[in-house]
Amino acid sequence: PGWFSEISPMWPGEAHSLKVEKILFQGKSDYQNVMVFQSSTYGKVLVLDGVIQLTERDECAYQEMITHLPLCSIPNPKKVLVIGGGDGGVLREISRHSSVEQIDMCEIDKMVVNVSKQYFPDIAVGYEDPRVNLHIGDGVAFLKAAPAGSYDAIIVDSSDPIGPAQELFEKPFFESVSKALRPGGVVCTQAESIWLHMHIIEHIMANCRQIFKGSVNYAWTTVPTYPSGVIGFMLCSTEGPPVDFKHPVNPIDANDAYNKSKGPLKFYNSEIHTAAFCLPSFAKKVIESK
Ligand SMILES: NCCCN[C@H]1CC[C@H](NCCCN)CC1
Repeated sequence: PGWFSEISPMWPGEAHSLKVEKILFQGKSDYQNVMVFQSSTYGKVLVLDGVIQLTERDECAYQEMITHLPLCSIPNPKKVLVIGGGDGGVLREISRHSSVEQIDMCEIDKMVVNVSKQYFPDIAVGYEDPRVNLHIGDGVAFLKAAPAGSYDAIIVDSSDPIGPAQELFEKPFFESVSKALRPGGVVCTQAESIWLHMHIIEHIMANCRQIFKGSVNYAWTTVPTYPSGVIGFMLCSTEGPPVDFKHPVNPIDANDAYNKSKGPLKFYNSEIHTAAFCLPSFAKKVIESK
């Protein structure tokens, strides 16, 4: 009864609101406030420190794009690491790739994992995959400890720079990601909104161009319940076999057996993969010059 408004200093002067039917969970973990509510028109909603993380209605756009943009860009992903992503949605999407043999995940907040399993079973289904190894801890420390060249792909499914995920947007973290990737390995990170955060994106691009000697690209998608209705991704590859992010070499077949167990892809396809890298001029000017 009433409305939830997503008010934050990260997007001053604006706030997306959702009509609330019922609050289902409220708690405080060691890291953040955790809330789940039933909305009137977007299904259940997960909120961390007052920021919408996902809704049942549109999470497919974010989870499918952040996962398949990197994994469909390399021929045979085997070892994948997820930093963050405690809701399990990225795991659900990775498990559609039959070439993958090992999925490591490092999520700092156990409460997010437990709450997702309880209230979002169709998202937390990702945890049921036997290839998943869950580590509860700080992704920065996990990557520092990872042997060089451990992974074909790393997905950084983080919240925003204000809060526990702050370090995941800084240079030392990107350096540890680069070291943990094999030559020609790929990383995909949550990279904010071109409408709200061009300066953050500019700063991340500059850092990534210094660190990742393969290619550095920015892609974006539409997520109605994120502020400004869009969210972006930084896609980088390390020096080695060249990666052409804009043309998927490893297309995902929406009909193969793996996909049936996870339900169909609702958002991602090879055309939208390529289109995701097309940018409006104001963003292109900044991103492609950095
Ligand atoms: N697996 C879903 C995790 C969601 N990650 C983030 C949650 C916060 C959201 N703020 C958007 C801020 C404006 N760009 C970005 C995605």
